[in-house]
Amino acid sequence: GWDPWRGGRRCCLGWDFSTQQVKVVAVDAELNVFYEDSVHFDRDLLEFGTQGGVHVHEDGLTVTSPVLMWVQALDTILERMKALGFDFSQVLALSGAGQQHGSVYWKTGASQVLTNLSPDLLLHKQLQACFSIKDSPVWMDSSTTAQCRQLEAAVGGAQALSSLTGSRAYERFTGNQIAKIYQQNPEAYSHTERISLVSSFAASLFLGSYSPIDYSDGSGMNLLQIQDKVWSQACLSACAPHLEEKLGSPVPSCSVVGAISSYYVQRYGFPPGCKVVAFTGDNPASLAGMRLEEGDIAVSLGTSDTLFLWLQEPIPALEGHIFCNPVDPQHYMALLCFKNGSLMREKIRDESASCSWSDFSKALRSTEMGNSGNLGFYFDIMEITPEIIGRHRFSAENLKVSAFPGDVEVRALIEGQFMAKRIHAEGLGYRVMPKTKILATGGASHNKDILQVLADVFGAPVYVIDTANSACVGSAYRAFHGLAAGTDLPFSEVVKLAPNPQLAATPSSGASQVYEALLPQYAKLEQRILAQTRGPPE
Ligand SMILES: O=C(CO)[C@@H](O)[C@H](O)CF
Repeated sequence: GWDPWRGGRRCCLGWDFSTQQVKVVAVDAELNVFYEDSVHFDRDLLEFGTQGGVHVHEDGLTVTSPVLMWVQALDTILERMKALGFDFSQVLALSGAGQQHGSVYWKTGASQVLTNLSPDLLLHKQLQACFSIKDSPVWMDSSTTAQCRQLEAAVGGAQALSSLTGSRAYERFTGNQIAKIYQQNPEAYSHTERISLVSSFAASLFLGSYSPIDYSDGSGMNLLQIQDKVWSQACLSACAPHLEEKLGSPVPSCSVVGAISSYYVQRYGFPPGCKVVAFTGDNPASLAGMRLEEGDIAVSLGTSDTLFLWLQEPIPALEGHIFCNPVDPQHYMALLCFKNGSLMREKIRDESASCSWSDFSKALRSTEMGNSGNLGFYFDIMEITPEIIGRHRFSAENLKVSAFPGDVEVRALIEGQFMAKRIHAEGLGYRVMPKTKILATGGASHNKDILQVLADVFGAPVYVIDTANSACVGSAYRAFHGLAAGTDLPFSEVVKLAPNPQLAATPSSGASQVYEALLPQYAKLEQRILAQTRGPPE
């Protein structure tokens, strides 16, 4: 018989059903990634005609992806792995991630097909008629503003909805997408027996039955009460009728939702005991892949800058998103997005550092922490955290100035971007702790002088981490954690053998004194700009 602890390279698989591709990694018991593969929708599944994995509709607001493209991508990867001789018999467990907020609509009767898959046929050949909505709404959609206002009104306003579900209403959040489908396509809605997220849809394919939605990805729907971990009846009924029965009950993210479907045992040679651990959102899975712990913060420095926070006591607000934590059921995580990220850094590099990153770095090295009290706000596109546009500079005496010398401008930009991150993170309940690590990733994380400012502003060491596969790797880690289900082994223990991130910068001496004084100053000026640009409170 199959002995899970003898024989070849026993492993766990981590899947990521993301916007542009389906990706898989195989991780062995020493937590080394020894196999990875991906199928790109635009390149490998041309017949669907997607761009960036999606279809942007004529209205410029509606954005969808064909659900059967996701199914066919899975077929393609599994067939390729089989052809390469991947030894599926060594897979002890698998888990995965999906782009957040997207939704899949299973047509009445689909469960019979899902539970009776023939191992002689590809999945997409058998699931052709299983979806009442062929084009799934995805996170890039912004066509549900009306539904967002209706939902907020139904529960007592934006802050009330945020306190309940962790976020104010956002167009991409699934409850608003379901409301739009119920309102505009009631026929399809009435022929829908189950609604999945992309994550639980992918898990359902492996399970051969409907997988429940996990607490963490479920927190991205404007439907789940994140404290009690139950659906909010007020939100459900505000979106569509009979919704709870179509969603099923949510489960803890570390749950083993069942054993792999016999389809995979017979067609690919997976062991019958292979466990399926609940799939979750790509960002929660990335937090797991980065092995974020209490007090840590992950900063993804890209086109827009994204903060991943670990929160014990969240303070839901009108900005950012609070989700149930994917690896610790008692805690939470938060996402905070700053749209003026690398585009702003490149603009100031071009204007004030002769288009050169080395001059940019020189400017940072030639100016002091605190920039002699000069503070700047640089938002060439409308910022969302907070909602400010334009450039605003202030001297040490709090007087508005129209320009800074080149090197002062460079430091004002970087200090301002990182002080804003700390202030808004603390607004959501984040606190720097003695054991805090900052994990930096993305383009700007290759610049040590930029990371030095990050370390100084937060008063914590900065490590660099490669997050290219973090959602997949995090999913494989969560699969290992699922194998230890029932042992109460914490996730951090299960993954302690994983490779460590590399230390890149530690706080300069005197940093905390400088920024403890400057942070409140920066916060006050931000409020002053908001008051001016937003106009007097109504
Ligand atoms: O909308 C988002 C998070 O709220 C995106 O990061 C998607 O999860 C990307 F797939």
